[in-house]
Amino acid sequence: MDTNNPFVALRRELHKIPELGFREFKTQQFLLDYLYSLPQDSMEIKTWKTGILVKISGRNPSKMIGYRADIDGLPIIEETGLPFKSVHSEQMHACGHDFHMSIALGLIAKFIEERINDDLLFIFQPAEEGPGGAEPMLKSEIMKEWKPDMILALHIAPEYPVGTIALREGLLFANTSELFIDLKGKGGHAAYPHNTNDMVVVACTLVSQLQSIISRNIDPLDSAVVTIGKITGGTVQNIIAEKARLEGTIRTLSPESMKKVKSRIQALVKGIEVGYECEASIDYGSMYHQVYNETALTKEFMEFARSNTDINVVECREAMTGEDFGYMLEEIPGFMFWLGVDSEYGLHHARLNPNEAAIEKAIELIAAYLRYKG
Ligand SMILES: CC(=O)N[C@@H](CCC[C@H](N)C(=O)O)C(=O)O
Repeated sequence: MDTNNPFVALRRELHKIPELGFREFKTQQFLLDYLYSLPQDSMEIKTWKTGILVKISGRNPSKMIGYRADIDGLPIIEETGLPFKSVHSEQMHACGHDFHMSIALGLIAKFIEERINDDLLFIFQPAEEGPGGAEPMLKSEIMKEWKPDMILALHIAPEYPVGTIALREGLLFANTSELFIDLKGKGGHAAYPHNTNDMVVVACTLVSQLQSIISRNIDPLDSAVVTIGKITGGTVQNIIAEKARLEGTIRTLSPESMKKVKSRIQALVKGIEVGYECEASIDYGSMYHQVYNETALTKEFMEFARSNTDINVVECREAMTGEDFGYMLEEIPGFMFWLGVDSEYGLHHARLNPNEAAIEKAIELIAAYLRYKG
């Protein structure tokens, strides 16, 4: 890889300092340091919590075009062994937000030199992985003043080769809701189970029951997912657990199915309380609106990329991933697309290693489109 490419170098620096949602302090400072090192004549910079908004004034603007990059990392211990691996032992850019940011920096550097007619707004958004930065950022005073007329964003896609993008009109990403279930019963001595209500047994039973929602309550043609990613409970091997906690996420292709899944979870949890004489509480954490690509702009972008660039444009299926960029697309016409980065390991994996050649490809593609649109 061309390590002389300044945006690859910036990506590597950002990769070293992943931070969780709304705690992206070093990331924000790193981005600001770079942004303030650029000529300032056409650029205005504002911060919002740990995020940043950068407006580049056009020569003769009739609209403002937005590009959004998310900036947070994940609580994953990196296992890539890369020389520029995370210096934060328990956090990693395992969802490509380091790519998303460096691509935005590349576009900013380009368009402060080569100004187009329209205004450009670059949004460095915190907390995409949770609890969600897009919705409150959109409601902020800054974004009331600087509200783009159209907006785009990308997400890295390990399964596609470099030089390929994938998208579709309409639904691209699912509706999501986090899921936290706390169980409380009666603990005790491991040798006297009859005197207790074992929350480890209850948690295991509930995890199995939750799987029946997808197989028996949701129309097979209307996909949904319930994933429990974490179970905690108990203290040591010979004490029956008084408490257990399930942490997971729900994904559905329609808002109606989300309601259905939640009502079934509530019923099953109630059944568990009665059946196992314990207390249970459900917290849905943060929820993300589906990512819905506006038809005309998506079509136009796909046609543009096919006719004017060497990018391979794939019309893909919808995915069960979630993205709070969906809130921005609910209010501002635009689209999101997958950017091929060809990694053997997928998103949210400790060995995700996207091909950095995709950074320059993305900068060239988006720059060409912004020149055409603006
Ligand atoms: C693109 C991507 O991987 N996004 C995340 C968004 C997570 C939202 C929330 N924390 C949840 O788990 O529901 C994803 O996991 O799809």
